[in-house]
Amino acid sequence: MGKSSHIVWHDTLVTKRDRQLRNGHKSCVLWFTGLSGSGKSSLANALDVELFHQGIKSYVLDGDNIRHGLNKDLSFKKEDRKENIRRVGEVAKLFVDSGHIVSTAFISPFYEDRQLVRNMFEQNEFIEVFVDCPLHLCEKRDPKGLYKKARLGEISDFTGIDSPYEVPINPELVIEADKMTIEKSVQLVMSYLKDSDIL
Ligand SMILES: Nc1ncnc2c1ncn2[C@@H]1O[C@H](COP(=O)(O)OS(=O)(=O)O)[C@@H](OP(=O)(O)O)[C@H]1O
Ligand SMILES: Nc1ncnc2c1ncn2[C@@H]1O[C@H](COP(=O)(O)OP(=O)(O)O)[C@@H](O)[C@H]1O
Repeated sequence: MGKSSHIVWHDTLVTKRDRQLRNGHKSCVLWFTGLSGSGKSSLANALDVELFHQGIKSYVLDGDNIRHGLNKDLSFKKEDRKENIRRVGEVAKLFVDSGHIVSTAFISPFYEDRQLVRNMFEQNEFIEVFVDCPLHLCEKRDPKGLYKKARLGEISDFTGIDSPYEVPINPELVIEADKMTIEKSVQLVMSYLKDSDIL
């Protein structure tokens, strides 16, 4: 018998739909994925500011921050990245249930892990946003000096250096982060949210 075989699911009395109706917008997860330094956090946070100013319920879950708390027991080995993404998926699902537009900024380099999260959500609730920025530019930006350390062999399993990044196959949105300003990228995501009737 599984560990959860004696645990019974409780439906909430206030439903996700009730919350969405009161908020005047739907809820969803914007799943930003891309190399370290590609611009995930900057874009997720700039979008959060825009949504906040428009009175929309939004929140950001950021890789660096979550790894300080909830996921501080996890490394960057493949299996730990999988668990990192699974947990973040579950947390994002709670935010979507609570009526929020939640933006997640995790490298989430493995296709299979992203699919696992996609499958936790209803159709149209999971919006994969590929923040596409070439490795050489991410490495040039290197805001935390981590690429330099990875090249020197001081950090192992670093994405793009000695750990793979699997490019999304059919993402809902691609942001060409080497060609576009953050402001323009925010506009693109906002247009997507309006066109898909989330806002
Ligand atoms: N080995 C290795 N590989 C990649 N990244 C590393 C590594 N070690 C530390 N860091 C820093 O951790 C941030 C990525 O954490 P994530 O939780 O987003 O990674 S993952 O989704 O589990 O792959 C990443 O932050 P971002 O630059 O915001 O992506 C790095 O600052
Ligand atoms: N569209 C962009 N154009 C130019 N620079 C950017 C853009 N997006 C992010 N940056 C810069 O790139 C660096 C990495 O951005 P960050 O959001 O921290 O990436 P990530 O969260 O993917 O690691 C930061 O110094 C940021 O100011």
